[in-house]
Amino acid sequence: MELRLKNVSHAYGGTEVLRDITLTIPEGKIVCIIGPSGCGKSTLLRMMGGLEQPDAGDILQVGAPPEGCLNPLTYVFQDFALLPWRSVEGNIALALEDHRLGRGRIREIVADVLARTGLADFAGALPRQLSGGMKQRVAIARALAVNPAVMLLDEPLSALDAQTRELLMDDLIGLWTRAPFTAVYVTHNLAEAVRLGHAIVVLSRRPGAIREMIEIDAPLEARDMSDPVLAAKQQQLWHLMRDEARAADAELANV
Ligand SMILES: Nc1ncnc2c1ncn2[C@@H]1O[C@H](COP(=O)(O)OP(=O)(O)OP(=O)(O)O)[C@@H](O)[C@H]1O
Repeated sequence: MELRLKNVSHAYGGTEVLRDITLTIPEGKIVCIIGPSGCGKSTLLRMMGGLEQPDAGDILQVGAPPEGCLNPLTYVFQDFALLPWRSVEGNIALALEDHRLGRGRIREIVADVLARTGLADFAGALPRQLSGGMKQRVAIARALAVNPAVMLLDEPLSALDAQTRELLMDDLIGLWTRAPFTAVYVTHNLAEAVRLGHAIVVLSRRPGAIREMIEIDAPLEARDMSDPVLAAKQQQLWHLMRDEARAADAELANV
């Protein structure tokens, strides 16, 4: 299934937040969205997930969701959003409990995503016993458990330290390489965008409009940050972002 956004615009009260966004999220690809603070990235993601309706334009789900999909659009948030009183497997099972699956099937799915995310030894642990990186692995496992058509990730690595971010990026690349999923990945971090994105959408400062869309052909698993081509893409993104970020910074400072 792919997502197609056609001329999406939105305002909160008198504040125009998104302007005329036309964009396709192709099946089996990761599309990163970057842009200055407050330009509407999270708003756009909420609209793609159907949590909010845009004032104007359409968001279409085209094609069938993957076989066994229990929830076509699933989020992964920066703050993990785990229930503290439920174990790792309990948190993952929660996403499955509304779907009339037998207990055996739930156990099977949970075991599968625990294995895929390297969490099998932590099934009985509580969130407070886990590092930030492990908590986010649980949130990713929970998202994968429903076999979504499109995974919507809102700055999923922002709360983590630099080394853990690297490890989680490796994990995401490994997961995608073994079983390609479709994702929209909002980030402030240009290195993450260049590492994970098949396409990178650069939004202008608010109201967020598409300033540029950059495609990166190198296969995810072959991307090495010392690669001059990737470094050049990152530099190109920074040039696009710099003026917008400066202006956005000045606007926020004046509020
Ligand atoms: N529910 C809401 N009601 C009113 N204004 C909102 C609402 N949600 C977001 N906004 C405003 O819309 C603008 C865009 O917010 P959004 O969170 O989408 O931006 P963002 O690009 O994700 O920001 P950041 O990079 O700082 O996370 C901001 O000015 C924000 O204050």
